[in-house]
Amino acid sequence: MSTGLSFFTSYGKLRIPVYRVYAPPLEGITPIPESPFTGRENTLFAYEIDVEVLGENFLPAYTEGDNSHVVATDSMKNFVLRQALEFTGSTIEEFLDLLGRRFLQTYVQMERLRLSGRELPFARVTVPGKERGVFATSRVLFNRSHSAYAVATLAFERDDRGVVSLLDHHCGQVDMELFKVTGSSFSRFVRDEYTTLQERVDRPLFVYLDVYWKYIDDQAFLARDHARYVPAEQVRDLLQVVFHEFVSESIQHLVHEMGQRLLARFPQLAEVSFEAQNRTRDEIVASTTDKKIKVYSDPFSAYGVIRLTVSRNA
Ligand SMILES: O=c1[nH]c(=O)c2[nH]c(=O)[nH]c2[nH]1
Repeated sequence: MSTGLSFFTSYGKLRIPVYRVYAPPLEGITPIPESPFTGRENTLFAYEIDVEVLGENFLPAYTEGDNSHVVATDSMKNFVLRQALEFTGSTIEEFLDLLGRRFLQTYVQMERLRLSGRELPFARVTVPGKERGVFATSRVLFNRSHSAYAVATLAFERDDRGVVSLLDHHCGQVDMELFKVTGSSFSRFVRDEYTTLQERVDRPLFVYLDVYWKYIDDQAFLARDHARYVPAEQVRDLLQVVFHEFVSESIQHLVHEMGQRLLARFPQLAEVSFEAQNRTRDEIVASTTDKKIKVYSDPFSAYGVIRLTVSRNA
């Protein structure tokens, strides 16, 4: 029966917390000059996983209340947790790849799937080492840190022959909050009757920053040797180095410089994109004896947003 309506549906389970202890360590990472990161032990591999099932097969559940094809989202949660025990990889992308393939192999009624992972960052706690006065990091105790975290999204489909393929992906590092006290400017912008902002040749630049990347070839992030894998830690460190070194004319200028450096450093990437929020604080008072000593406070609550996508030409 044609109703003259069309539907798009998706359903799934969001934020499934997975705490896998003693996952295989991440090794084989190619070092870069901007970062000391060359791997991680994965003693605590902690992520929140989103499962979203797409496709037409579930429409009768909406239109007729027919659940005969519906995989309960509670079962999806259990499926993810059981797979985490069997997981033999060491990155979130590898875990999502395992989940995507196993879900579509197990449930014929699922046609397409989108899976996302959100890192729950934990840092090793510092404890006294064997020698007096020397400190080391605990191998068993971790402190949950509410800092920047890695994300990844992979989408899969099963074709008519039952072959599962990866349709799309993106990886990212989000919620960075970087404050540079000197060495950024914003001047020579349009001045008209609406302009109240002062020209600032040296401002304290505070940005909230999300960065996302896509690879040219899926094998660069799924190959077990990890030689072409781009760890979020290296991306974070590289962006911090660019911000540290580069005297920008604006956030637009800064994210462009970050994009150039990322694509130069990682030839395996096809595209990088940024979303930066301008969280620069307002200057309230400055010392009369030492000009560099100042106090800042929160600005007007609206904030500027700057987006940039940099893609390689084919
Ligand atoms: O880096 C900036 N870019 C802008 O476009 C802008 N606009 C503004 O008010 N401050 C800033 N800073």
